[in-house]
Amino acid sequence: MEAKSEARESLSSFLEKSPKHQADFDKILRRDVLISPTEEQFELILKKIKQQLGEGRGEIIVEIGGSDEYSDSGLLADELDAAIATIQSLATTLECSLIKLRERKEPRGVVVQYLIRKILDPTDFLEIRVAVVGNVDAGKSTLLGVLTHGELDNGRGTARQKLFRHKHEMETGRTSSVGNDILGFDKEGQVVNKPEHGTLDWVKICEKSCKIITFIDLAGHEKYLKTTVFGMTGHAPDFGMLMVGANAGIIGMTKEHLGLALALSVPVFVVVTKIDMCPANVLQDNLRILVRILKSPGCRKVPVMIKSLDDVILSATNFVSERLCPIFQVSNVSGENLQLLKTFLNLLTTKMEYQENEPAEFQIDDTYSVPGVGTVISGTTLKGVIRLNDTLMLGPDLLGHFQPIAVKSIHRKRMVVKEVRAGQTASFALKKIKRSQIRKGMVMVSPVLNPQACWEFEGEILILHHPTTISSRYQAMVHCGSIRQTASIISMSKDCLRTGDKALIHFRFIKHPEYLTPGQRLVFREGRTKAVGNITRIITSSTPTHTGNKNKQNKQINKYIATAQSCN
Ligand SMILES: Nc1nc2c(ncn2[C@@H]2O[C@H](COP(=O)(O)OP(=O)(O)OP(=O)(O)O)[C@@H](O)[C@H]2O)c(=O)[nH]1
Repeated sequence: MEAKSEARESLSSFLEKSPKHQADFDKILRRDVLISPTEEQFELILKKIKQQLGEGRGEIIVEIGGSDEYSDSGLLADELDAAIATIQSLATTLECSLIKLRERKEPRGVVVQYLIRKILDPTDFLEIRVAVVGNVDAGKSTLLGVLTHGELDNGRGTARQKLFRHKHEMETGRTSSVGNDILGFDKEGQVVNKPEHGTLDWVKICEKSCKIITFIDLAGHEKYLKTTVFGMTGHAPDFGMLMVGANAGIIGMTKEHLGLALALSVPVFVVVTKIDMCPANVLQDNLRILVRILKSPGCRKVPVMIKSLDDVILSATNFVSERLCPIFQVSNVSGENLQLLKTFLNLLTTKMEYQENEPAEFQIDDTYSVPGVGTVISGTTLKGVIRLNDTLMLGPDLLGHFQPIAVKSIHRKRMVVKEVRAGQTASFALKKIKRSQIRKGMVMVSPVLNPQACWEFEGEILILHHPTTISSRYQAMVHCGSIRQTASIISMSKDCLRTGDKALIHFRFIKHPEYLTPGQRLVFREGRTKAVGNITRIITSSTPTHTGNKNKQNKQINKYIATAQSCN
């Protein structure tokens, strides 16, 4: 009880202190305007909603009936009918669906919140990527099984089994990306996943969905931390879902995963599972520790316990702020609070800004060799639009070269499409190229960018942790987008660096050049050493000064040339 009131207090005080991100908009939608707008007002509201829909990537939450003066807030019954008719008409004009989220009584009358969601072509859907992190045994596979297959668990792994069986089938599929599960929502916000004989048909889910949540499984054992870091940088998640077992609490990799999400500025929400089997005092103790960690100076989060639909809507609407951290307490066995989590997922909108009007950029995070199709690559479209038969520049290869390549077919979540836009993941079938010629970390970009590979770059780096001091010639793994390669420090703006230090560092890759762009986020890590930062400058003119094993590099390059020649 205490924890609940404390959480509520922190949410309301947080919302009061933070600038209301919809302030301007609320003024336009103030109490009276929607009741009988003039033509001019209608057009203005229409324009404003359209603009907000663009920023919210196709959906926004609006409130009608509110007023600056609390005592004057709320609509009377007939006013409400008129305002609903106006908002419905606005939604129809903009080809959007209108979903009522909640209604509340205010002194004068009723205030209602709606979700306005763009109705897309059956082959299109909004896409949100959620990275699932947390320690082993936190109930991650079970939760994903329950969410995506719609059946509760028995506490002994039945839901997890469904997911595994499905995954096994997925892995033999055409353009599967291992470790991904999808949850589709229709225009009414209802889950569309309907397993047939235990299997999910992704194409059907895509066709019926207005919005798809892709879960990227990254949780797990310490030995897979490299994969977790790769997933967090390479799969461009919009959000992180941190899983915590109610009885185990914050153990093992939980803090490490939370730290990684923080370092990469990925907003996090927490799901505490197994509340059905956890004694109340243990749950309270573990929640207290969780809240303490989230509020600590290292995290600076505002934890919010989600107990009602109101909490869900308030936190989803304000989740654009990285500081808010909603906490769900669920049971995969009894189903308690799972509906709140589903509603929250349905309302999530990304804060990332994707530029569709810029030249195309696609980062490759996996490659496949599909019988009858050939080489298939998967990844994320970071900028622009990529259409069928477009010719893009693929590279850099081990020599730093890019080659033109035509896109022969495009899949989104295994559905055949004609184009993909910034922010969307996709797979492409490529012609006349062997899988061995492509590696994770390569890109496909528009020829107008005239892409250049670089051996060296400069980054502004913050050392999160290092047991002693870092100096020049230190080597560690650089994770940047889907790039994962060891780089060594050539020079630094300080002589040596300790935990907490910030510096401008000049790096050089040790194996081959990569394609980087200024502003990209990077993680630099090795063992217990962790650093994060941004790329500030690309140094393209430099030729490599090999520091690694020269023979090995030459062998790799020769092998690459031989493969390339055998393909031509
Ligand atoms: N009683 C109860 N058991 C649960 C709940 N969630 C998961 N379990 C059980 O906990 C066990 C571990 O769950 P998993 O889903 O395998 O945990 P995980 O985090 O995916 O573990 P890894 O896949 O090894 O990383 C299974 O036997 C589940 O049946 C829950 O909410 N209540």
